[in-house]
Amino acid sequence: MIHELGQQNSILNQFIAELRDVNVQNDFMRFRRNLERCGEIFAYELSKVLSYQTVQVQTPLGTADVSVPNNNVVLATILRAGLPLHQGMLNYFDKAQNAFISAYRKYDKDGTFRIQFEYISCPSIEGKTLVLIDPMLATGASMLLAYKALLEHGKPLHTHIVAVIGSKEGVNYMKRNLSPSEATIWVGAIDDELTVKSYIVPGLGDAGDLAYGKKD
Ligand SMILES: O=P(O)(O)OC[C@H]1O[C@H](OP(=O)(O)OP(=O)(O)O)[C@H](O)[C@@H]1O
Ligand SMILES: O=c1cc[nH]c(=O)[nH]1
Ligand SMILES: [Mg+2]
Repeated sequence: MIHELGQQNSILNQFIAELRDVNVQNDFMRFRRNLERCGEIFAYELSKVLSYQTVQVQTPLGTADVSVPNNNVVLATILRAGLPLHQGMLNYFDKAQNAFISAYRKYDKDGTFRIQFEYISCPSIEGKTLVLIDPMLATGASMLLAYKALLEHGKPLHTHIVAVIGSKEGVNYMKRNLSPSEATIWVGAIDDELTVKSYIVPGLGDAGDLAYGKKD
């Protein structure tokens, strides 16, 4: 199952437009805040498919029956670029547990790269709702590697993959490797192409560098 949220008109598309725009994206603080705002919208949309229970809330004047989500949510993020998007989702899923994965593209001299995995900090995800967050789904290699590392910490009830921009290739890669009963994919937009260096076109450039500055 895949939800491409940008297909519907909403304010999300304004935030994605600003993330992509070369005349706006150089403002680091705005870039991070726009990722965070996207995270808030993804959290709101995703909340609609969680399971709910009715609770009674005591007000000063009586008792209200309110239907609230009752899932145990674990928000998992791939460093670095995932951090602002993660924070946006955590603003709404404020009771969620959190996992962090260090995985980045390590380039060789010939321009080829492999995904370097170094660190994971993760609670048990057994029977929980896992949300795996990264703004960019290019080849899908980082996302799948992170997902496999997370599975060492239990079998989730269901996994939600969240990316602001996916490529066709990356989305298809995830679909090939994860069944619909296992995972739901949420993306803001799906772009057609990858460059020879596997950057998404038109994409937005390097999300980690735009959020936190260029690496050495
Ligand atoms: O789908 P893939 O082909 O694996 O590419 C996507 C990955 O690339 C980016 O991270 P990057 O390696 O640039 O690390 P950074 O966030 O530290 O910049 C992005 O945030 C994803 O994690
Ligand atoms: O287009 C891309 C691909 C990978 N990582 C990014 O930050 N951007
Ligand atoms: Mg990067």
